Amino acid sequence: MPNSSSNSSGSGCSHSTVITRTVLPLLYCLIFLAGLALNAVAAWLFLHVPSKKSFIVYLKNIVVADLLMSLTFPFKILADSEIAPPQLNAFVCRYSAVVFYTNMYIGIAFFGLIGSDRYYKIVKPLFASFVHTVNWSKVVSIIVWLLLMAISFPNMILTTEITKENYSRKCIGLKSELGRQWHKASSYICTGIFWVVFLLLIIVYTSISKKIYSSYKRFRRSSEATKRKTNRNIFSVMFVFVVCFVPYHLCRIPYTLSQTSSHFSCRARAALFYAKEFTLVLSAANVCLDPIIYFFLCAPFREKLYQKLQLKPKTSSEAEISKSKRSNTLGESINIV
Ligand SMILES: Nc1ncnc2c1ncn2[C@@H]1O[C@H](COP(=O)(O)OP(=O)(O)O)[C@@H](O)[C@H]1O
Repeated sequence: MPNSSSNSSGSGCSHSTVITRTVLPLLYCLIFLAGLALNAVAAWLFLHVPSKKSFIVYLKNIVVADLLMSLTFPFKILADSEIAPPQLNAFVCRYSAVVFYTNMYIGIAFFGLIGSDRYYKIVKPLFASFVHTVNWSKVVSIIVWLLLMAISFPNMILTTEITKENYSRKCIGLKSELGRQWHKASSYICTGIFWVVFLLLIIVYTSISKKIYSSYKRFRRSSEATKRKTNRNIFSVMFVFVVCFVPYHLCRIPYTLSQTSSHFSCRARAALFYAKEFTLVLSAANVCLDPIIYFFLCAPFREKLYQKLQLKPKTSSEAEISKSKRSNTLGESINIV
């Protein structure tokens, strides 16, 4: 059980248990192996997919972010399982955890961009302008990386209170006063980014599915297979968001408050710590689910995979989608919503 002794800053309130030392590291091991393999394959396939459309540029950025995020897992595994010397905790707090969070929010931001790209292409095609050019999406991608790196970087450089006696498991104890303030601000900003993107995706995908249904009805081209595919594609993005990210973001603000305020008992701190650690595993599992989204949402990706596996798209609905993809934007939307 967690150690319940605590001082006002909570630094004496240790939460190291068999769960944090074995269960969580084991889960991260599984996610690391699966995530690295799936994303390495996805990256290799995307190398063969030309960046002809904005959403492909955005998907490629998500693959890079997921790969970088996966590479931070071994450090967390070694530090949490207490296999490595305690100095590794300081490295995790200062560098690898920050890289983890930065890439998580980069991925989230790109899902938001894909949603709005699809919205303007399908629901407001007359608005289509330079916003949809590949060059513009490359500029936006660079801005997203720079912006999130700017938010996160101070969390690295302000983790300055690392001493021999202070290889604390809790990262907040390794920060300067300004570092604590920045940690709080960056947590709030990133949580805000998540909820804005989540809300945006709900609005965008509701509009897209309405538009697709009404258009197919109007042109009498509706088929059960098409509706199923549209539902599945929208559902897969929202499913990933709800399962992977919503739980973590529900407890991030209270957890950050427990890190930075002295008004929490050790028990409350421990409860919020476990809630944050378990929900963070779900967020980490996102690196395994994203490749499934690429498969569902990106027809060129799927075609490349079939080609490499020397398989032919087997269902008639696949052929139907390919046909409609060539003929109109709505067809495209079925594949990539
Ligand atoms: N949204 C974020 N963006 C960038 N860095 C973050 C974010 N949230 C936390 N961090 C940084 O990641 C490290 C680990 O944070 P956290 O998980 O809150 O600590 P702990 O492991 O002690 O619970 C800290 O250096 C923190 O400042």
